[in-house]
Amino acid sequence: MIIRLKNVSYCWPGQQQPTLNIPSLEVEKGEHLFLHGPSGSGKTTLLNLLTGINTPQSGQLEILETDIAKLSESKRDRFRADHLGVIFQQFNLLPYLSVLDNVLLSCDFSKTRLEKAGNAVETAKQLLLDMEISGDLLHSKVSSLSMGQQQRVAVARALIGNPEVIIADEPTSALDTDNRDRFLDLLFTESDKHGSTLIFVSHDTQIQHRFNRMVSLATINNVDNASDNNQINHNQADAK
Ligand SMILES: Nc1ncnc2c1ncn2[C@@H]1O[C@H](COP(=O)(O)OP(=O)(O)OP(=O)(O)O)[C@@H](O)[C@H]1O
Repeated sequence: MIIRLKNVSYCWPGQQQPTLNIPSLEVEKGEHLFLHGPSGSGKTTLLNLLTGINTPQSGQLEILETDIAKLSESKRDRFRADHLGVIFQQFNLLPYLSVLDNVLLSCDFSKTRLEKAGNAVETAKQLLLDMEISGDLLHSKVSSLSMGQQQRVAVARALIGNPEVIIADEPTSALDTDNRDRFLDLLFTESDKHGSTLIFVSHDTQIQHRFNRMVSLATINNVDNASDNNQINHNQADAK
């Protein structure tokens, strides 16, 4: 099992109720998991726990058999750089760097990924080519690229050095249907090539059939998000 959560609870500072209370979630090696749920249900919060940006107040969260909450902050940063490829909602590319340098950043932060990438510059170029970013764009500032192109650069950066887990937060939200489908083809091909596990958060239920498994956060998360609705129903019942 690549990812294992047991009784994981997370409460944002200042909140009365936990945002997440997940009795169990397990993800196998090589799985492509589609994670969905209404806005505000805690998808990004869960990704923050998986990437070690935040740590749960209780429960166990293991990635690659490592309980990342037990690592010091610097070890957690290292673990993330070595083993996780993250595609953020806003890509988090460095606008003043070139396309190529943005992809190489993952190897600058991790010796493990630098070694796995082999000749990192050639690997980055090949990945960008696979992502249909043409050679003449390699040295352009990344901010001069279109949204769709930047999204694909962010994927190349996440994939270089074959991290075991790829985590993507709404990566297709800015793409039209054709670009979205092509983007998914490339992402699946590249992650399958290296047996990477993919956790993909999206609202777009039109693409869920392309994944091995679909998980609704509302179903696995044991918090009472519906309390406001219950209150309304209750009040309506009282009024009758
Ligand atoms: N930085 C924060 N500080 C305090 N509370 C937060 C913070 N980020 C999120 N929350 C709380 O966690 C809840 C879940 O937010 P989250 O962003 O995880 O939901 P989501 O399912 O990813 O939503 P969306 O689909 O709109 O991106 C929010 O309703 C909010 O109450």
